[in-house]
Amino acid sequence: MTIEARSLSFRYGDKPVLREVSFALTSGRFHALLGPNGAGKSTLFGLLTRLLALQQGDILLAGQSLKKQPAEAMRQIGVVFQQNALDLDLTVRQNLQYHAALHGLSRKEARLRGDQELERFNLLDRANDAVRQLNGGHRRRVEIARALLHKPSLLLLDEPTVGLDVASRKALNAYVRTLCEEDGLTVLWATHLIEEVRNDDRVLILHQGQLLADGDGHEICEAEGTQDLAETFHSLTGAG
Ligand SMILES: Nc1ncnc2c1ncn2[C@@H]1O[C@H](COP(=O)(O)OP(=O)(O)OP(=O)(O)O)[C@@H](O)[C@H]1O
Repeated sequence: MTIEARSLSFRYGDKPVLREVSFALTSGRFHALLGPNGAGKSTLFGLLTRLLALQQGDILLAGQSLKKQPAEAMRQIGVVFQQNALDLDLTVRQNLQYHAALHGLSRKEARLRGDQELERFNLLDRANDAVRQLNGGHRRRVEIARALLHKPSLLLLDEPTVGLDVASRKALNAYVRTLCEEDGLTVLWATHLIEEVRNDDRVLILHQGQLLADGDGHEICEAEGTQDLAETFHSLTGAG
């Protein structure tokens, strides 16, 4: 499934935060939403997930406007927010089951899907541990497993590697890429870290609420006349 933003603008009070942002994601691809702190990435995620109400412009999910409340299409989305949203005192399995119940899965299905995802994430042996006992990288993996329980076709991740060490960041990034390759998942990965983005990714560069570039990484570099994405990011935003 794909998601499309059409001329999205958003302001907090009189402060404009997104300006005429338009893009359409390609089904089954890894998309990097790259922007310095304060660029408007989380606000964009808020709109895509309906946490924030649309002000100007529209978002289309599988071709249907969010204004029409397409519940079926919304169910195709999995989300991992920037802040940890697990209950630290519950076990890994309890966290997953609770979330699965919210998505309407039966107890039996919830257990089955939860264990399938934990196995895929190499965490089945931690199922009965309290989340508090897990390190940051493992907690993030549980959050992604949780976001995938209801088998969404679109996964949105807002700076999912915040607070992780370099090795865990790399592992998580690589893992999510395999989900695109193997499951055909469409991914939107927001980050301010250029090292999480590859030249052959579809890259959307957001700066001060404006989409300054949108295309394959190498195409963007060619258009900007730069050597690599780090240089492009720096020349467009001053960051990096
Ligand atoms: N609830 C709010 N009220 C007022 N201003 C806000 C609010 N939330 C965010 N902002 C401002 O909107 C701008 C964009 O913030 P946003 O969090 O969307 O950016 P971001 O790219 O996700 O950055 P970060 O990675 O630092 O979260 C920033 O200037 C921020 O201070």
